[in-house]
Amino acid sequence: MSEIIEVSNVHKDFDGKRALDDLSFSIQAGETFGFLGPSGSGKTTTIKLLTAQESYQSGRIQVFGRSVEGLRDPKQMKRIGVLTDNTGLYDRLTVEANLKLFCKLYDVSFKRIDEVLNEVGLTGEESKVVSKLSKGMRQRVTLARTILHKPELLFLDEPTSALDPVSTERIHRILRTLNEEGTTIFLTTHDMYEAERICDRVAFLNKGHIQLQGPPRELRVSHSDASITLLLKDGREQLVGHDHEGAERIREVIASHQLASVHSNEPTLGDIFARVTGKELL
Ligand SMILES: Nc1ncnc2c1ncn2[C@@H]1O[C@H](COP(=O)(O)OP(=O)(O)OP(=O)(O)O)[C@@H](O)[C@H]1O
Repeated sequence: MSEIIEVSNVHKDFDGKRALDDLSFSIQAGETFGFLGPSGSGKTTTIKLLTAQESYQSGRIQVFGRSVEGLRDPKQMKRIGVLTDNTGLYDRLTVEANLKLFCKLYDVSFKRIDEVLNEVGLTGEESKVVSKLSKGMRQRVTLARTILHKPELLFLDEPTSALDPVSTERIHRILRTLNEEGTTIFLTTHDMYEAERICDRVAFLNKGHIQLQGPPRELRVSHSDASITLLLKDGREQLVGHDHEGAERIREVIASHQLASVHSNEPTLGDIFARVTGKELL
């Protein structure tokens, strides 16, 4: 796999105040990479830097194998899609009229509209006025607008923030499909469940600095205390280790028909974040 984003030792200050501190990470083509951090940790600033909307004091950012400033070239810009909390939609226009405007902007055929509405599960909703849509539907229209020109690389700033669970699940399904079809995705979130579900790798951002990064599963295993909780039918709990003694105890409990359930004590990403940074993700 080739590197599509490469960030090395980047520092960013706003009015002398450090927003990003020695940021280094890379993203391979085809990955879904999650940036997790609490409010004010620097997630949006990172997206702005990676999409050439903000400059930085020192370090190096490469996107598509060349300096990030190259994205200011409209041809290169068409290779990316950016979804932020500014939807860019015109409330008083219909879904179709909105998408037609963006087709013109990106020089995309109107034929793409049916296709993209199907991708985001909004077929048949094209004549609805945007202001009358639910929050979840509006976010799917925003996503349709973002992928209209089939970008290779998507930047999503908290794509499911403030959405209900059904809408969140819909967006996750769309993102998984886009990723399976080859789109590389960089997303920010403070929802560790979202990160676990859809990200191949995550980075924990705290006060502008990455404190830990890796695949969610690997992070959970490496931060596990290697214990298992056995819940017994009489309501008692027993803690056993991942060793011969633990295996023997599990065998005994099963043989004596006392076992109600077995629970792995692997921490969640939220637990690990709290342990590493001393902070909650929200
Ligand atoms: N244009 C700006 N001028 C001055 N300071 C800024 C500017 N943009 C961001 N900052 C500061 O940089 C830091 C990081 O902000 P950023 O918006 O990147 O955080 P975030 O993780 O995206 O937060 P949230 O989850 O609330 O959106 C904050 O201290 C913020 O106040």
